[in-house]
Amino acid sequence: MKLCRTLQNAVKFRSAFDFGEREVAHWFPGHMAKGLKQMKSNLKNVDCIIEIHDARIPFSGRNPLFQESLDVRPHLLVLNKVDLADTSNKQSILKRLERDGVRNVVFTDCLRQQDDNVKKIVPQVVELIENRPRFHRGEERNYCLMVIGVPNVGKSSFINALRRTNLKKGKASRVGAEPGITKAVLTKIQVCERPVMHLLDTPGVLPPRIESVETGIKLALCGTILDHLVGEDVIADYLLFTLNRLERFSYVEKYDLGEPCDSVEQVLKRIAIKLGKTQRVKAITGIGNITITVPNYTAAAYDFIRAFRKGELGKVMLD
Ligand SMILES: Nc1nc2c(ncn2[C@@H]2O[C@H](COP(=O)(O)OP(=O)(O)OP(=O)(O)O)[C@@H](O)[C@H]2O)c(=O)[nH]1
Repeated sequence: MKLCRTLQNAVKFRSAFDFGEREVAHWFPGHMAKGLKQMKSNLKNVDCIIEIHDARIPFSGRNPLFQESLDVRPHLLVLNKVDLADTSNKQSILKRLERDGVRNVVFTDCLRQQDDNVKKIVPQVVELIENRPRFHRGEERNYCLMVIGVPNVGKSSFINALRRTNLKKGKASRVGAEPGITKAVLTKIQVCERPVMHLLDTPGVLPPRIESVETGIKLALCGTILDHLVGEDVIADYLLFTLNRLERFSYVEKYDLGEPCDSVEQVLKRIAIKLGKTQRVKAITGIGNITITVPNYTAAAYDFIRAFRKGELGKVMLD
């Protein structure tokens, strides 16, 4: 990495990303409005809202429509996938969230067998509920929580982690690598025996309007929007731009690039060659037809993005 740092001085990186004329409107599937409606109609039975979001984007892409429900119930923000996030600036993240009115925040890694922060969730939630009036649920001794969040942030994994930790039970919620796995109506799942605590699992709901194209691409990079809706090429390019901006140069070594590079075409070409993701195509030339081997850029982009999502390109903070 030292070598990369020295070489990096010689490479001129882009100072800003060109988003072009991109439109985010069509990145958001229609079934999401229905999900939100269902959630609202179930709110009266809920004592606390647990909002899960990706720790790599603590400020971007949270659904402002959730705010409405958050006002009337205690709220805990779970920043999940902390194993993929650079949280060296945790204090400033917490301060900024507090300025935005978010006071209760927990960082989790729900894939870890034993995550200390997951263990603290039940006591923390009980305290939050006990410190607020429960209105019409004053007599109710059981607790009911609603888990909300944009797609693919780990809502189902969170529920499974709570069950594993508190009930020593296995999976109740389906987990998927693609956004939009939880599409069914709200499911009530027990996560604790003492006190009796249930969770309502909800489908991931994206904001109806996104503040900027950049936020949309960050959400896509985190796997929240289906890749093909945004385009693997632009996600890969934004990823490269981000890795260079953050000086995360492990991609150089991983793909034998020799030095950091700001051209996504060059990087993808290298990845395609290294991983054998090439295609043979016929070309018509002045001297007859020949077959040439060309890089499969889309397959290479997909690999680059997947490596990032698995944490193979280092921990990052996208906000
Ligand atoms: N690295 C890492 N991956 C996680 C973590 N939690 C969940 N995942 C992965 O993220 C992906 C999505 O997880 P889910 O639990 O299905 O997410 P969801 O929010 O229920 O998804 P939807 O049903 O689409 O709304 C899966 O591939 C999980 O394995 C985590 O803490 N760390």
